[in-house]
Amino acid sequence: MSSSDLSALLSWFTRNGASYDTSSIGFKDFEAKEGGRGAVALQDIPEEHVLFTIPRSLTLSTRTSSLPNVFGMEDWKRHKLDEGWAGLILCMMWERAQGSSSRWAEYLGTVYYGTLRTPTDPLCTDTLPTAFDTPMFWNADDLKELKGTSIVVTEKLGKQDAERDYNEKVLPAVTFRPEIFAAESIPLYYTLEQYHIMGSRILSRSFDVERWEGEEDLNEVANTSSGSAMDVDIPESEREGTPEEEEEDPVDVSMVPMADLLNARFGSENAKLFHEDRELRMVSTKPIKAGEQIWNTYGDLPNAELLRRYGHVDLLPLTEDEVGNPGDVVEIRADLIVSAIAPDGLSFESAKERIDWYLEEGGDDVLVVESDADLPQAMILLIRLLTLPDDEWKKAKQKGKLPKAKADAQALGIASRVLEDRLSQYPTNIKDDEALLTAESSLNKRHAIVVRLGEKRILSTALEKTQQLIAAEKTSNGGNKRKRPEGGHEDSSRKSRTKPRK
Ligand SMILES: C[S@@+](CC[C@H](N)C(=O)[O-])C[C@H]1O[C@@H](n2cnc3c(N)ncnc32)[C@H](O)[C@@H]1O
Repeated sequence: MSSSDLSALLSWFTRNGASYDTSSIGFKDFEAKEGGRGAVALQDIPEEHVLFTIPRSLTLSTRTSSLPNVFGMEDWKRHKLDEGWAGLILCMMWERAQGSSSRWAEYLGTVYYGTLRTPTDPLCTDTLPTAFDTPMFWNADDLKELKGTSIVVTEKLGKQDAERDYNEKVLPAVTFRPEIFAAESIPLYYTLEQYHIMGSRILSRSFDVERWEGEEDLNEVANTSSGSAMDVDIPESEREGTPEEEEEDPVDVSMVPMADLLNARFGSENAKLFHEDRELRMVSTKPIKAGEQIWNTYGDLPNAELLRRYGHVDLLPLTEDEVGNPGDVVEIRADLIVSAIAPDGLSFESAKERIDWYLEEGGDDVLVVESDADLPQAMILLIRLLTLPDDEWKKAKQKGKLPKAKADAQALGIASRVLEDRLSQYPTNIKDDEALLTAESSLNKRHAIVVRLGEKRILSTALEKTQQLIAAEKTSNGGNKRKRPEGGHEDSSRKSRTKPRK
């Protein structure tokens, strides 16, 4: 995709009530590591300058597309198209199939200077991508490289869920109404491949768009999707509502032409999308110098999330000789904690009962170690809960009180095993990865190495810090007076475990 292909889109944009400050914002091809095509400041831009505005009618969502009404709201809901992204994906496929009569023809790449295109036309890449670097599209060999990363460990790829939605919601809806979805158009516009393409466009480019005050509810579709792709500012005052209003999700996952041309980089945001009554406005949040890129970040996400949603990673200097993403985190599943305690005599039944209660009390089944590599309080709490003697556990449950997250020697010892176990989920160690990174030329594999290296560095630092805490704990308890024989104490059952990888 090149910035020179944007003229058709820009002329469609202004013809349809949108506007942009042609003296301040332009588009150019930056280096691939800076996001490729993106927006550039054509002159010095002051803070709070409106770069462009988009009428709400030009955003593409289940509330602006007429498909839900044409289909009939009752049937729409019966096919569960009001849940998740399936409805919006179907709207995008249908709008694409409408050819030049769709309001978004130029945006969806259907029409290029009056010429109609089919979805397989290689030219239809001037605005929205048809190919992605996200793991959703990787082959099995590349996917193996992600083993151990938060993407795989917490099963976030979502390919099977997407295929299930396609087979259980979209295909039945399409075949149910042949007068809307002509049989001959199905192999062209409504295939699983097109479904994945549209889904990935939403994942990497959509915004959560706040519903307008007093706006007519076009299709009455409550969009329950979560995980906005891009950064949008919803003023505090607009978030308030009566408890009944709050029950309904107040945002629509929406495609926002032009706004989705801005790239993102950790800590670099200088523009943000603001809501006005009838339009969205992209406004500078800092002074931007002529020639600088205009960034709209996605919430400074860790590399695992950037790769999963957008197909890229952020690499910034972390120390003198390390680059990485300062927003990286590591996710640890609660069941890893259960298995780390099991050798100390925790029964499956007892663990299950305690975990069920912990989840009922609002505990999370995934624990997050942040980039500061401190042990998460939730991990200590869970360890303490799982190691409570039976009588204390019964009392805690009766009182409805979770134990305090006190990092005592036992909790620290178990936490240290959990970190070792988590590190052993990756097939390579830090040194391997550092060497592989300099030799690897495939983009997917490089991205996978960057993700797992960032996570392993956090885990390794967390392990070091935990071991220092254990040593300090021993000193303060006089535990250092007698040297413990090697393999003694609670680690005896773990002698054969993988050594921490550095
Ligand atoms: C919202 S779009 C931005 C516009 C996009 N560059 C284009 O040409 O249409 C998001 C996509 O841009 C690319 N991108 C954005 N920021 C990036 C960055 N810092 N490094 C590499 N690629 C980036 C990724 O492919 C991502 O999925």
